[in-house]
Formats: sequence, structure tokens, C-alpha cells
Amino acid sequence: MISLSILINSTFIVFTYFISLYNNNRIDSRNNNKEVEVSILEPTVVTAQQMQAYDKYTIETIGMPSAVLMERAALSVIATVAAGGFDLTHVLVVAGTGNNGGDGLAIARILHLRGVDVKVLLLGDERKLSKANKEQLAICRKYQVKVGHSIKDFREYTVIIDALFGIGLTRDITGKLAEAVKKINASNQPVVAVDIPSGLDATTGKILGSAIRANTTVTFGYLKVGLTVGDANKRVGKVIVKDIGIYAPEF
Ligand SMILES: NC(=O)C1=CN([C@@H]2O[C@H](COP(=O)(O)OP(=O)(O)OC[C@H]3O[C@@H](n4cnc5c(N)ncnc54)[C@H](O)[C@@H]3O)[C@@H](O)[C@H]2O)[C@@H](O)CC1
Ligand SMILES: [K+]
Repeated sequence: MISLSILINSTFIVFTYFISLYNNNRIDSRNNNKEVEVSILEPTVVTAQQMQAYDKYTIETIGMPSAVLMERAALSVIATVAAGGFDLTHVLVVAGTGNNGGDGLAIARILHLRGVDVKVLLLGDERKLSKANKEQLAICRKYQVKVGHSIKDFREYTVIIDALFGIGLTRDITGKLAEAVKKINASNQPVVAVDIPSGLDATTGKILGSAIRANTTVTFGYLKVGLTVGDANKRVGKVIVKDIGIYAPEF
């Protein structure tokens, strides 16, 4: 009788031990995934205004330097394009004048320093560059990254990185910028959108004038509502959310 109870007890202890090992492994592998995937912790969907508030909070209240966030944003796009599925023989980065363009310039600089043939097409009024964009452009020029204001044929590039507009787009894209968007779409070359395909409203998902048609969209911090509603399904392609260090205040 006693030996039966010892047997039952020891079986229970061994069983409990293996269960705890299983649980520990599960937690470990989840943590590993978090690091490897660098994905967000919660599948929160935010508007452009919420994301702008989170950017501001992270930079101004927490004290995270904006340049650090931009560098992480750039590296997260590079990790996606380098992971396979894209031909990096001739890369074109289309950059606007805001911080989305700043991300694009940082992407171009890092690719250039890694030996990739990359060119930047800088569109918009250079006198209106955001502070971060200006800094990134100066760094690009010191590293002799090719930066121009026109392109002969978008079809000469094996992949196009769209960094024209991000969540700061407020009105229709018109004129030369709209022409460029149409030509990029007509080129049928693979496009990776930085944060959101340019021309898509990050809150409503509506096309403002015209919008880039992306194969892949790498969006930062949190999924934007505009990537899930309205015209989004015609423009976003595969959406990847990357943690770049911007967190909601309630995090
Ligand atoms: N705040 C930060 O430090 C960070 C910003 N990031 C990037 O910055 C982006 C947001 O940057 P911005 O707020 O500078 O906005 P955008 O880069 O989206 O551009 C907005 C600029 O374009 C102008 N504009 C808006 N609509 C226009 C139109 N139809 N035609 C012509 N000009 C137009 C605006 O007046 C503004 O100057 C994000 O999407 C993300 O990619 C990331 O680098 C992470 C860090
Ligand atoms: K973009």
C-alpha cells in the first residue's frame, strides 16, 4: 500500500516537473520570437493622430532621441527587404520632404554603406525639409549617396522604396508628385512602402489624389487604421508591423 502511494506521488512529481519544463520552454520561445521578429507586443490599431501623439510622447516625455527612432525605422525596413523576395541589384528610394523621407534617406545611406547600388529620388521643395530630413540628407551627401531630383525610367530599378509620405499626409497629392506616383505604379516594379503607401490616409485608408501600390508595407510601432480600411486592400500588399521603440503612454 505504502509503495503504491510512493509510486503515485513520485509519478505526480515527475509529471509536474515536465509540465513546468514545458511551460518554461513556452515562455522562453515566446521571448525569443519577440526578439527575432521585433514585432509589436499587442495588435493595437491606431489613427494617424494617435500615432503622432505616441511619437511625441516617446520623444518629448520619455526622451528617446528622434534620430534613434529613425535609425531603427530604417533598419527594420532593411531587415524586411534583405530577408528575401527582393532583388537588390538597383534600389531606388523615393523620398519626400518630411520625416518619412528622412526614413528613406537613412535606408539609402545604410544600403549604400553595405555596398548596394542605391539612388535617392528626392521629391518636393528642398527648402521645406523637416529637421530630421535635413540631417539625414547632409549625412547622405557626406557619404556620397546618389541623390537626384529626376529619374529617367522607374523600370531601371529592381526595387523601389516608397518614402514619399507617411502619417503626415494631410491633403491630395497633386502635380509632379502625383505624376511620380502614377509612373511608379505603372512601372510594375516591386515597391516596399515605408510606414504606409504614400497617398493613403493613415486614418481613413482613402486614396488622397493618388497612392503608391505597394507589395509590402513596413509600418512602425502599431498597425494604422488606414492600412486596414477604405482603399487599403488595393494598395498595402503584405503588411509587417515593426517595433522601433515608440510606445503608447499607457504601455
Ligand atoms: N517623429 C519621428 O521622429 C519619427 C517619424 N517617423 C516617420 O515620420 C513619418 C511622419 O513624418 P511627418 O510628420 O514629417 O510627415 P510626412 O513625412 O508624412 O510628410 C509630411 C510633410 O508633407 C507635407 N504634406 C502633407 N500632405 C502633402 C501633400 N499632399 N502634398 C505635398 N506636401 C504635403 C506636410 O506639410 C509635411 O511637411 C512617419 O510616417 C514615419 O515614417 C519614423 O522615422 C519614426 C520616428
Ligand atoms: K511611404
